[in-house]
Amino acid sequence: MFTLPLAAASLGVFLVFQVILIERRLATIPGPFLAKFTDYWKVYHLLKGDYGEALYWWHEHHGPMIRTGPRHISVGDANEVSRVYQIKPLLHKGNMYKGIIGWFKGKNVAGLEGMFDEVEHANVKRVIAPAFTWRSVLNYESHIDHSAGELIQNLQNRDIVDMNEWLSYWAFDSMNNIAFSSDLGFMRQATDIGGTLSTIRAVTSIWMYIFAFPTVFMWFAWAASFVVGPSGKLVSMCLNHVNSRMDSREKQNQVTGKEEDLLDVYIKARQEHQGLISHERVIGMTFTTLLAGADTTAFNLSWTVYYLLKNPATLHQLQTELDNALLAEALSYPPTLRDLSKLPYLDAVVKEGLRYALLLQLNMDRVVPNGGMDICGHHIPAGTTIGCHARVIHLDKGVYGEDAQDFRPERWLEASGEQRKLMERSGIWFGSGKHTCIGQHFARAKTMKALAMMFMKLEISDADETAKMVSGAK
Ligand code: HEM
Repeated sequence: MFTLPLAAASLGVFLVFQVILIERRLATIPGPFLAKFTDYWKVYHLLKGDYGEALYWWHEHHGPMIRTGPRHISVGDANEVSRVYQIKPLLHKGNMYKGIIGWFKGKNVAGLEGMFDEVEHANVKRVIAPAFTWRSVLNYESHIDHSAGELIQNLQNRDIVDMNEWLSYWAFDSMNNIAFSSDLGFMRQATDIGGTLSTIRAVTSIWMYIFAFPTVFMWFAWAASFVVGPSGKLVSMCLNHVNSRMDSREKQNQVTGKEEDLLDVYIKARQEHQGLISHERVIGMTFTTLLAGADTTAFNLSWTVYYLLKNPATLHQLQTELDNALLAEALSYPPTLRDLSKLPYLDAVVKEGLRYALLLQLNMDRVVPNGGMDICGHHIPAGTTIGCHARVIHLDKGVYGEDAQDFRPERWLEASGEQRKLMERSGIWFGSGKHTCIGQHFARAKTMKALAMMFMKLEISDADETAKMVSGAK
C-alpha cells in the first residue's frame, strides 16, 4: 500500500536526484570553488565593492560562462545577450529585484522596475509606452531646453564647480520638469533641497547589501511599510503633486486631450484602466520615474564629461563638430534635438559614454524557464539564475574591438553597418528585452542636449588633474 512515509521517501529521493542532476550539469561550468556550495563568493565581492572587477577577471581567464553561486551563472558573451533577455519563452526576473519593490501598507506599489507579475508589467508598460517614444520626447523639448539652459547659466557664473553635484541638480530639476512641469529648485537655490541627494546617496551606499540579501530586504521593507509612512522632500512633493492633480482632474471629470507631462500620462492611464492602475500605483510610478530617470542620467553624463576631459583629442573632435555645425548654420543655440541628431560624432560620444560608464554593478538576473536552455554550448537546467554584467559585456573585445578597454567614440563611426548593429544590440546600458529602459529616449535627448550646450558655450577643463572618479571602466 502507498503510505505517507513511502511517499515522503520517494519525494526525498526524487529531490536528491534532481539536485545531483543539476549539479552535474552546472559542474562543468568554471567558477570560484566556493560558488559550488554557496553564494558567499558573490556576496563577499558585492559587499567589498569589487564584484564587477572580480567577475571580469574570471570571464577573461575562464571563458564566457562563470558559476557565481550554486544556481547562479554569469553569461559573459555579448552575442548571447539577446537570448538571456529573450521574450519567448520569457525568462522571469531573478530574486535580486525583490529588494527594490516599493511598498505602501503591505501593497506592492512599485513602478515597472519593481513589478514581479509579468502580465501586469506587460499591460502597464503597453499603456504608458507611447508617452516614451522619441516622437513623444520631442514634445517635451521646451522642458529639456529650460533645464539645460539653467545648467549652462549656472556653470557660466562660476569658476570652479563640483560637476557631479551640478549634474545631479540638473538631472533632478529636469526630470521633475518632465514629470510635473515644475521643479524643486535644486539649480535655482544651488543646493541639495531637503537633503534629497544625500538620502539617495545613502540608499545607494547600501545598494550592494540590498542586492546581496534581497529577500531579507523585501520582507523588511514590506513590514516597515505598515509603520513608516512616506517621508522625505521628494516623496512628499510627489504625493502633493499626484493628489492635487488627481483631485482637479477628477473634479473636472476629464483628462486633458494632450498630456502636458508624465503625471498627466499616468493619471490618464489610471482613468482609462482603473482595474489595472491603482491610485497608489500612480504615486509609485511617478516617484520611481524620478528616481530611475534622474540619478542614472546624472551618473552617465558625469562619466561622459569626465572621459572627455581625460581624452583631449576626443573633446577637441566634439568641439570641432559643434563649431563647424554652428558656422554652417546647421545648429542654433539652444540646438534642437532634430539638428543634434544629425551630428555623428556627438552620437558616437553619447553611445561610448553609455557603454563605458558601467552604471549597473550587478548581473541583471533572469530565471531559466521550464525545459532549460542552451547557452554558450552548455545546457542550463530550468530554475537556474543567469544574467549578464555590464563590465563583462561592454568590454567584450569580440564585439567592441581589441581596444574595448579604452574610451574611443570613433569605434562607432569606423564599424561596418553589421558590426554597429551588433554593438548596439549587445549593449545592456539600457537593459535588454522586456524590461528595457522605458526612459531611454529621454535619457539620450537630455544627455545630447546638455552635452552639446555645455561644449558650445563653455570652456571646461579639469580643475584638479590628479582627481579621479571611481567605479566606471577605468
Ligand atoms: C542614462 C540614463 C539611464 C540609464 C543608463 C538607464 C538604465 C536602465 C536599465 C539598465 C534598465 C533595465 C534594468 C533591468 O532590466 O534590470 C532600466 C529600466 C528602467 N528605466 Fe532606465 N535608465 C536611464 C534613464 C531613465 C529615464 C530618463 C527614465 C524615465 C523617464 C527611466 C526609467 C526606467 C524604468 C521605468 C525602467 C524599468 C523598465 C521595465 O522594467 O520595464 N530610465 N533603465
